[in-house]
Amino acid sequence: MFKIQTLNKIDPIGLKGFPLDQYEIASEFSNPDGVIVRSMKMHDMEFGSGLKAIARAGAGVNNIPIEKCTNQGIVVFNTPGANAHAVKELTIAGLLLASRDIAASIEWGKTLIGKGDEVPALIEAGKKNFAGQEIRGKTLAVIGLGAIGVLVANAAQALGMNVLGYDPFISVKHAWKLSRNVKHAEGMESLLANADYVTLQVPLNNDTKGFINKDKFKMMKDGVRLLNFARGGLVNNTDLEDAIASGKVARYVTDFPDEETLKMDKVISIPHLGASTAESETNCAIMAVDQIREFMENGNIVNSVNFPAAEMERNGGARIVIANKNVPNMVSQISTLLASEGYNIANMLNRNKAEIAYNIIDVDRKHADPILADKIAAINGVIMVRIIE
Ligand SMILES: NC(=O)C1=CN([C@@H]2O[C@H](COP(=O)(O)OP(=O)(O)OC[C@H]3O[C@@H](n4cnc5c(N)ncnc54)[C@H](O)[C@@H]3O)[C@@H](O)[C@H]2O)C=CC1
Ligand SMILES: O=C(O)C(=O)COP(=O)(O)O
Repeated sequence: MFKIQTLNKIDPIGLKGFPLDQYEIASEFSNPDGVIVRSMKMHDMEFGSGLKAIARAGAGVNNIPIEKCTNQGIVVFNTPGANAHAVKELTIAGLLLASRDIAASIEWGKTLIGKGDEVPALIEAGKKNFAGQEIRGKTLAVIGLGAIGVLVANAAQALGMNVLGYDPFISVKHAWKLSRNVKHAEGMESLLANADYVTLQVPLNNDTKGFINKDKFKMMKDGVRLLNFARGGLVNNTDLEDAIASGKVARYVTDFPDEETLKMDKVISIPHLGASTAESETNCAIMAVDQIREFMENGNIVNSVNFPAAEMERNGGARIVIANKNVPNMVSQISTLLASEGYNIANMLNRNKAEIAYNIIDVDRKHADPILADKIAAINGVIMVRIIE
């Protein structure tokens, strides 16, 4: 029985993908085999010795201590693209919220409660205070052209915006999906100098923390509208406050409010609703469950952020999966040991990603002795071993 711990509320339709004769699902376990999580911060958690995989039902993995997981042989998955449409739609709503003073005008409307028959006239008299601008014909800079950025760029273009895209690491898959009307920005300076709106669709990591800071604000037009549906930490709050005070930033729409931004003028705050749609929650949960199952039952790895992709058909025999440091001579040590223990390799796959290598080895026997796993684990550089029958 595999024990799967859910750390956030995970969509029940997705969780139904776990056959109950093989999996036990609960929000509390002392030493689970797998974890499914959304945004809960896991950095201070201790991981039990049985933990094999963490699946983030969503895109961003900044709530998971990736390096610690890699060192402990724990495979971390995410579900790329599964919630991208939901975030695209809310980002488009953000463009309109940044343009038409919708949030403040709704709040003002509520102040008229009790004015009786005067309300319609007061509405007509007061609306001049909330006039806005159209997005059509304006220029939008999209920073990050991944699953979400591409959808936002294409949708904004379809709404009549001029769209500039920036992503030095764009994947071929996403480049194919990008509308040919989206212009490629050569660099940050020309991107920001020409944009009326800037939207962030990049992950938060060591390279992007505080990415939007005073230097970037200097490059932007006066009165720019900044959208952040990616992560709060991408923007330096002190520099943002100054940029708002000077009129450089006319509106900041964020899905990630914090104590500081909540107090700022011209900030429109949404409580991290980007992926909170029934469709996205189901998509993410189904994908996370499929990926965890494939790993638990077959050792195959699809959509991991810290391990290489590795998939091999089963041959009906026992399978041994091994993670090791990506250093020379590991495969030969492992295969020598297998031979000396009398195991014949029927099929084998070896993949690596940065510091880690992953092997799937099928032997031509139905069963492998658990002692074998201990012997492989004793090889210097081996991080994780599992026998799957
Ligand atoms: N508001 C919400 O509820 C949600 C927010 N997100 C956030 O949006 C981010 C992006 O999500 P996806 O598009 O699904 O991920 P993705 O991995 O498909 O795309 C991210 C893109 O950013 C690019 N990138 C990375 N560093 C960059 C840099 N320094 N400059 C320009 N581009 C850079 C990558 O090359 C990649 O193409 C997530 O990491 C997450 O933080 C994602 C889903 C929901
Ligand atoms: O997928 C992401 O990166 C998100 O930010 C969505 O977060 P959530 O699953 O809604 O807590």
